[in-house]
Amino acid sequence: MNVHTSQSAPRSSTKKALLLVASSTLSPNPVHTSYIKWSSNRTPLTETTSPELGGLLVWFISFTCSIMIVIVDLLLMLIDLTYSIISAIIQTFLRPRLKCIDGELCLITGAGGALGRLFALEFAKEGAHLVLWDCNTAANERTAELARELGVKVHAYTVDLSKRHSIYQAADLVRAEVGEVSILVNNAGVVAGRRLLDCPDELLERTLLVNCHALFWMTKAFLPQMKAKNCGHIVTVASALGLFSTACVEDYCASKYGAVGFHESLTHELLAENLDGIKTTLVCPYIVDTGMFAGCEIRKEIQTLIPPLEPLYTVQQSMKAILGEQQMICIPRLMYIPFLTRALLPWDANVATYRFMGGDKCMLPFIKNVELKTSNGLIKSS
Ligand SMILES: NC(=O)C1=CN([C@@H]2O[C@H](COP(=O)(O)OP(=O)(O)OC[C@H]3O[C@@H](n4cnc5c(N)ncnc54)[C@H](OP(=O)(O)O)[C@@H]3O)[C@@H](O)[C@H]2O)C=CC1
Ligand SMILES: CC1=C(/C=C/C(C)=C/C=C/C(C)=C/C=O)C(C)(C)CCC1
Repeated sequence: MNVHTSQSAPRSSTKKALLLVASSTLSPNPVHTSYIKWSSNRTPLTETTSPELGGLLVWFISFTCSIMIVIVDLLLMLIDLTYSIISAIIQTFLRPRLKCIDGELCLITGAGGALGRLFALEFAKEGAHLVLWDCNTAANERTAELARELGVKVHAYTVDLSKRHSIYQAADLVRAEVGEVSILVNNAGVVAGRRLLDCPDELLERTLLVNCHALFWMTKAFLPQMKAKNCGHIVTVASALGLFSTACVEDYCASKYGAVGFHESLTHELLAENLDGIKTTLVCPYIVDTGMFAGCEIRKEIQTLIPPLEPLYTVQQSMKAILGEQQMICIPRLMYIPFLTRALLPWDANVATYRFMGGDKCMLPFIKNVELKTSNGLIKSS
């Protein structure tokens, strides 16, 4: 990202300079009056040549200039593009330089959950002070206790991320009681775990509110302070199911595709505003063994090749990406393949690979699991 920004600055200034020359001296566009000024100090073209010929000459020079600008811009873009690809390849094999976050204030949502707790402990190990948000007070407090044992300051808040006012209220409280958040980890997530037609509307809505809408409110609450200092980091924990989809998790896929789109648009906005001190990282893991998708499985033989991820491994890989200021990470890297084939192959070809790998019905045992737990009263029906 850094590389891109530093490369694009000279490119745009070259373009601006060339454009200025072209428009101020040569442009036949009546809006650009500078050509008239230029010609009034010299012998006007129209005095020595016929008006038609003069106009044609001006048009020709202006056209040639525009073409030259496009060619120069294209070459500069190709240099940018090649540089980005080469540096991405090099970074894949080399250990990236990790930033120091000692003493920074990091807010983690869903901190009472499996990945949220591990994120909290990893950030604490790096010396970051923590603000932990979760709707599950007991689980959140437990994470806070564990993190305090690592010697950092921890503040735990009970927040319902499905409610906008709950987010804004808690954000005001954090600013007043703790200070300015410089790292935001949007980790909390839910899934309905029911077939669309069997699922209460509120449960479907909740997935969108927690996994997607909350990202708007969290960013609106904490980005202004980051912008004021041009410094900060926003992490979006999305999912591989935000890059490609499967059956029977419509709510989850819609929310995670939304999260991916949100992250990308926000990243473009920060770059467009030259706020390159604010970093963003998108985390897209495959199934993680946390219980959230208990039962979800693909074809046995393929499952041995791509087993569910260990929660600690998932968080450690994510931390490397965050501290290395990487813009996106798929865990494992193999997940880039279905992401690419989704876009490149015809729909039916994707369906065939899904069927072969058991990706088409992988959620059915998970949904059965949720049904069983619901009927046994282990989880609430809505
Ligand atoms: N597990 C997996 O296979 C994968 C998970 N992910 C993503 O990783 C993230 C973490 O997942 P994981 O740790 O497995 O999930 P968990 O269910 O273990 O943790 C999620 C946490 O978020 C809390 N939470 C749920 N709803 C709200 C709410 N409205 N307000 C505040 N907190 C809430 C949960 O509380 P409570 O326990 O009370 O519900 C829980 O503590 C999620 O975004 C998930 O989508 C991505 C890829 C794979
Ligand atoms: C669809 C599909 C696959 C299975 C993906 C699965 C099972 C993803 C589960 C992700 C989860 C649970 C994410 C949670 O956030 C394969 C076999 C990789 C490749 C073929 C297409």
